[in-house]
Amino acid sequence: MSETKELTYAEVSEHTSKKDLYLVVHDKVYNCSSFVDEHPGGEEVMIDVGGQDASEAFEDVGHSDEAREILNGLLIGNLKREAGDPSPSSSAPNSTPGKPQSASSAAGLGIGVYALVLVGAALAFVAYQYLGSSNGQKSS
Ligand code: HEM
Repeated sequence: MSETKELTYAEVSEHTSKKDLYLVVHDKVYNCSSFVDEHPGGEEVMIDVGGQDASEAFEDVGHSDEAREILNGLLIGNLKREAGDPSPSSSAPNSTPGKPQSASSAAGLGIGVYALVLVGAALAFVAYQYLGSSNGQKSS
């Protein structure tokens, strides 16, 4: 990597035009002026987030690895956060939808026990009915 500049949010926010377009993605500053015309998603969406933190917009689209490589090529420096700057967006790169773990086995056991109790109760009820009716038959 060549030299990495430190830019404040105030400096980045001055570059919002199509010919002079900076974006912040995950605390890194990218000069997108040369790419904005070629952007498959259109220039409008990029200009909309020009001079701002575009991390969330960028991740929400689910950009490919190729898009991330292009992004790397546009890097001009790191963002220097100062008090009062907008907080960094929280969406993580490459986040995979995770499955809830171990909850299903616990739930399975819970339902199993529940079913067992129900079956036991049903058997007891049938037995009670059967005994009741056979007693009745005997006595009459
Ligand atoms: C410098 C930053 C960006 C780069 C290098 C970039 C690059 C790309 C690339 C290469 C694609 C093609 C699909 C893919 O490979 O994922 C794409 C699609 C797209 N991008 Fe970006 N993008 C950037 C920023 C943004 C931003 C900030 C938005 C805002 C919402 C955005 C919205 C989209 C959309 C909606 C598509 C889908 C287009 C379609 O499939 O019709 N991009 N981008």
